[in-house]
This record gives sequence, C-alpha cells and structure tokens, in this order.
Amino acid sequence: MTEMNNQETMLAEGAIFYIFGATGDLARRKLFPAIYSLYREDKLGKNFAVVGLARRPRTQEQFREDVRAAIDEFCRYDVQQDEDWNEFAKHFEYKPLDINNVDGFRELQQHSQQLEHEFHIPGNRLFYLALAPELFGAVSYNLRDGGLLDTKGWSRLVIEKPFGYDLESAKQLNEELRSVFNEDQIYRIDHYLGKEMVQNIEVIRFANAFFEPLWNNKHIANVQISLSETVGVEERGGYYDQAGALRDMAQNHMLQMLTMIAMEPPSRLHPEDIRDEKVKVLRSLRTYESDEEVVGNVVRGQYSAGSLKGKDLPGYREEDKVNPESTTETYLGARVYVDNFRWAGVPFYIRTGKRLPVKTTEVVVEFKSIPSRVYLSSKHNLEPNLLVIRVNPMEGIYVRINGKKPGSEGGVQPLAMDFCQSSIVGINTPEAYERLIFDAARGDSTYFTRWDEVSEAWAFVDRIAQAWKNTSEDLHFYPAGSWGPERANELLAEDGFHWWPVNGQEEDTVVWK
Ligand SMILES: NC(=O)C1=CN([C@@H]2O[C@H](COP(=O)(O)OP(=O)(O)OC[C@H]3O[C@@H](n4cnc5c(N)ncnc54)[C@H](OP(=O)(O)O)[C@@H]3O)[C@@H](O)[C@H]2O)C=CC1
Ligand SMILES: O=C1O[C@H](COP(=O)(O)O)[C@@H](O)[C@H](O)[C@H]1O
Repeated sequence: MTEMNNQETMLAEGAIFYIFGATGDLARRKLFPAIYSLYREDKLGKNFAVVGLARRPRTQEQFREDVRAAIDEFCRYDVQQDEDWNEFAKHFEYKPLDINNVDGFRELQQHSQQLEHEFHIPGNRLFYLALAPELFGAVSYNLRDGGLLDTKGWSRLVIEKPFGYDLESAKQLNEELRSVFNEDQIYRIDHYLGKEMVQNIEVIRFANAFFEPLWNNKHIANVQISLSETVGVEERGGYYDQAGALRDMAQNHMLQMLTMIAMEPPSRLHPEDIRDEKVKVLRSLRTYESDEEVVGNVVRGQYSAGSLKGKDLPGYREEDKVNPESTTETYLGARVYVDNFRWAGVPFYIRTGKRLPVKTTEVVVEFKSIPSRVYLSSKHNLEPNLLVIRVNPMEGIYVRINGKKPGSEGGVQPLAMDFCQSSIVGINTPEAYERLIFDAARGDSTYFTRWDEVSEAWAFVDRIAQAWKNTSEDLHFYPAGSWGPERANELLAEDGFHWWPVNGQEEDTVVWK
C-alpha cells in the first residue's frame, strides 16, 4: 500500500524481462503464468519482450509451446483465441546460454538491442534469476562483463530465495551481487510478501480504530502464525534435506510475516520507511542465549509414515533424494519474543510443517481476556477475542467477540464475523508472483527484502541452527497427516495458551457470514 502502488496501473515504459532458468520448475509454474496474467490485465502494455535463458537447446517454437503449456496448466486466465495467443507469444524468445560463458552474454547484449528496437523499449532490463543461488554471482559478473548493464534505461536484478545458507554465505553472496549492482537495483523475492492478505496486514492494523489502539502488550495476549502444508518435499528432496523448515520457511516467510504484524507505523508510506520499521522488529528479536534455551523454545519435528485423507504416505526419510538417516526438520514450532516497548512479554508462536492435515497460512491475534469475575461474577475468564487473518489458500478475516446468548440470563457466547474475501472477489485474486514481477518492473521495492532484513533474519536463525548441530536428541517424529509433535502443544500450554484451530472456528462459536 505504498504511494507508488497507488499510482501506476500499467508499466509507464517498456522493458525486457530476462528469465534465467527458463526451462525450470519456477518459470513454468509461476513466472510464465504471472507474465501472462499481467498481459491479460493490460499491465505490460505492448513494449515488452521476454527472453528465456537456460542451457538446454529449444527452438523458438518449442519454447513458446512450453510457455503455452505452462499457462494452460497454471495460469488463472485461460488463453481464449489463437490470435490473442500469437500476439502474446511473439514477445517471447529463447536463447540457449550457459551462465559461465561470457561470450553468450555478449551475444545476448547484441540481441537485446535488436529487441529494444523492435518493441520500442527504452533500454529497461529486468534480470530474473530463477536459478540455484550458487549461480547468482556468476550471472551478475557476466551481465556486467557481457555489456548488458550498459544501457540507457534501468537495470534490476530479481533473485529468488534461498538467499544463502547462513549469515556467512549470505554475506558472501551479497558482496558478489553488490560488486555489480547497487542495493536499490536488487529485488530479493519473498513470495509471501506478494500475497494479498500479507499486504493487507498493514491496512487492517493501521486503518482500523478498533485494532490500532489495542495493538500492543496491554491488550494482546499472544500472536500465532501458522504455515501448514499437506505436501511433503515432492521433487525437491535434495534441496530440502539441506535446508529444512528453518531455512526453507522460517528464515524468510515466517519472520517476514512476523515483522508485518509487529512493526511500528512507518513515517511515510515509502518503501524504505516501511522496510526500516521491519528491520527494527528483526533487531528486537530476543536471541536464545544457550542451546538449552533453543531446545526449550523451539520444537523441531520430522514426519514419519502416516496417512492423509485416507492415503498412506511414506515417512520423510523414505522420500526421494533424502538421506535415510536424515535429521532434517520438516516441522518447526517456536516461541519468539520481540523485546521492545510495544511487545515486551507477548509471545509470538510460529509453526510450519510439511504433511500436516490442512494447507493453510494464517495469523491469530489473541487479545487478553476480560476478567469475568468483574463482569459476571464468574470463576472463569471470558473467552478471548480473536482476530484471524487468513492468508492462504482462502483469504479473509475472522473476528471473534463475545455476545449474549439469546434467551439466557447473562449467558455469554462467542460470536464470529467471518469475512471471506475469496468468496466475494473470488479465489482468482492476483497471485503473489504477478504483483512482485509488476512491482519490480515499476521500481517499487516495498515487498522485497532489503539486505539488512535478510542478514538480521539469518543471525536469528543461525543461533537455532547452531544448537541443532550439537545434538539431534530433541528431534520429534510425527505421523504424516497429524498436527506435528505434541511438544509444540506443550510449548503453549507452559504459558497457559493453546493453538487455535485453523480458521479460528470452534464448535461453540456462532458465525455471522
Ligand atoms: N520451484 C519452486 O517452487 C521454487 C523455487 N525457488 C527457487 O527458484 C530457483 C529456481 O528453482 P527451480 O525452478 O525449482 O529449479 P529447477 O532446477 O527446476 O531449474 C533450474 C534452472 O536453471 C537452469 N540452469 C542450471 N544451470 C545452469 C547454467 N549453468 N546455465 C544456465 N542455466 C542453468 C536450468 O536449465 P538447464 O538445465 O536447461 O540449463 C533450469 O532452467 C531456486 O533458487 C529455488 O530455490 C524458490 C521458491 C519456490
Ligand atoms: O518458499 C516456499 O514456499 C512453499 C509454500 O508456499 P505457498 O505459497 O504455497 O504457501 C513451500 O512449499 C516451499 O517448500 C518453500 O520453498
């Protein structure tokens, strides 16, 4: 919700989009469909070209067929007519290129000039690296040495996560990139920041008189952030076994969501001011001081064989490309504190896992209970108010309050207001990658992670990884299809809380739709 976002609904000038890794999974599932949706919504205009780059040979026709197949399978828009398709496809080209071959980049530079002439593009270039991170440095050097950065327009680099393996490797990677690009040319993707409801957190917080004044430790008892997945590691066992839930989800998506919930209001709706506030939250995270503190506050689990929706599933160690003795965590739950004036004493519970019973991402803000001895002379506190922000796959907001039980004398029952955005605007809201590609192309870096955010997040995560390296005795096994290790429930019980059921819906709650 930046000033910039509000202004531009279409690219003011054209650009060439270079997709490095154009034959890969990410390009197929996310990038080509996103570019097509932007085109269908007239956001790209006519002055653009997309150049797909990878090593394997592809003719132009084969490449365009691959792009079409990706769109047919994954895009929220159908291709309706052949003429429309041909009009779109003529913007796409493929060039076989090995990242390590600088001559290929020189040829690419020459070809780019022809494309810029053909499509009336004023030298703007967006380099999207859908590649393994080990290749990011080499691409940057060869972009420079091959002359691709000698252009009259802007040059921007969009890079995928993971940004390094730990703080040390992230620093090294950053230095490599920074020897070629300025920080303001680097757009580090965290696709959660492109999600509609993650962006909505700012609006819900700062645009509502009944949330903003209560958004602090006087009124909030705890915050719960859950990112649960039903899938296992699919074809990515090799990568995942090195990363685990800590690096794959917590270092980036979870901590980014936490910053959006916890940040102070920015001084202006400007990308740098918003990111300044987010980085302050990361700096305020309480670091676990010993391995015992890590074990006491962070739960790790790994799925064993189980079943989900009646289907038998193998354990993690039986997955393809996974070490049969792996101690990699597929589940992480943690109690995290943000030690600043606003949040002192409020636990943030975060959890993420693969092979859990449902796919959902949501934030539950649990408000402090009203002492009902005062109000109802009852021994028990009233049920707490909840604000649930549902991010994924259904989008919406759920607010739980207390009301009089109809017909009773002083009986109180929870009532919920359930706003399902997906049911109103449809589940076809812009995908995260559409927003982020569009934002990068128009120079809005708000929903990309800045280097200081990335490095602070690694510093926090490295402390956990370090403790885990010393022992794996605290690794809990959970059956695929369950909600993870029991220890994750105990973590909240220690503080007198429990995980709220996903969607905040408990049987005794009356829901207003
Ligand atoms: N897939 C996903 O859902 C997600 C992926 N990511 C990240 O995105 C990046 C890409 O992932 P993904 O698409 O899954 O990976 P893939 O392995 O599917 O694709 C890798 C791509 O890189 C190309 N490539 C590899 N080596 C070279 C080289 N030397 N020169 C030129 N091209 C090369 C491959 O093409 P070829 O073999 O033809 O050269 C291929 O197009 C990774 O950083 C990943 O972590 C992040 C979030 C989600
Ligand atoms: O970045 C990643 O995210 C996906 C989950 O993304 P979502 O948008 O489907 O919630 C996760 O499966 C993957 O392991 C991770 O690399």
